[in-house]
Amino acid sequence: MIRAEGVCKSFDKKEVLTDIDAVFEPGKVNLIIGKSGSGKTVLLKSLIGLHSIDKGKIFYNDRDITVMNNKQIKDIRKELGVVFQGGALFDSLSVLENVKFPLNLFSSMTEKEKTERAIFCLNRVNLNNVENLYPAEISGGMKKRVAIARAIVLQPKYLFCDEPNSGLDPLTSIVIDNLLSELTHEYDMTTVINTHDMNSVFEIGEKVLFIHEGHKEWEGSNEEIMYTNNKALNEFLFSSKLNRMVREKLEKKSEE
Ligand SMILES: Nc1ncnc2c1ncn2[C@@H]1O[C@H](COP(=O)(O)OP(=O)(O)OP(=O)(O)O)[C@@H](O)[C@H]1O
Repeated sequence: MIRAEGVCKSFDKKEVLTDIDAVFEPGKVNLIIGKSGSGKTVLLKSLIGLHSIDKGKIFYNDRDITVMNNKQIKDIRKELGVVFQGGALFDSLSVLENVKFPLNLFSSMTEKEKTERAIFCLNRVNLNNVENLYPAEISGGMKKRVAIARAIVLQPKYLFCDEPNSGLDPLTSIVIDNLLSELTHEYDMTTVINTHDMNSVFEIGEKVLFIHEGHKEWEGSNEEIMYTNNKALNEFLFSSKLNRMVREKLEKKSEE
């Protein structure tokens, strides 16, 4: 379990996160949602220790990463898999070398073992025979899968994804969402995903945290979200005509 307590973060005296308390549940897909600029990426980066926070605590079970030294942070990083916004693959490395990268940094495996593990992870995300290609030679959806394969290569306990669906068509987005959900349950990871994709909320959001203007406005499950009375959340969720229609249909059904 990951627990944020009273997390505050400012840049140049502008507060971007205000007093965030949140629990990210083990073995579940936890989503952080909110408008562009609401603070989702800053929160995610704070959770993984890429931003130092001004106030508050961040616990991984009983370990507070805000008081850790560099060596302790490095140790905990071995337990984290991260899919950065856009995938962040190394363009000059092949798909195989990209996936092997964390193994080179953190494992004592032989070259043969690293290659086998990387190919196993590529196959797990349904990528076969692409290991010798370069990122420029594969599609956006495939790049996301390579980034996911790289994130799981060290068998992490915690998986973080920043906008994994950005730039993907709706069908490919659903495939990526389902893959992340399957991996979460298969490997019993605590998964935290930043998104403003409403499909993801309804498809895979077991726990949802809504950030509004830097503070926690709402949290709950994706079933509860359909019936929320929270004004800011409603404006965010049901800004599209399609989502409003779905909600109206569901309301009618529950009245029948
Ligand atoms: N390194 C930084 N220096 C200064 N300000 C920053 C920095 N990183 C983020 N911010 C500011 O923090 C606020 C929240 O940004 P953040 O990237 O977390 O938003 P977001 O919710 O992830 O948005 P999006 O959905 O568009 O990615 C924004 O006002 C942004 O300009």
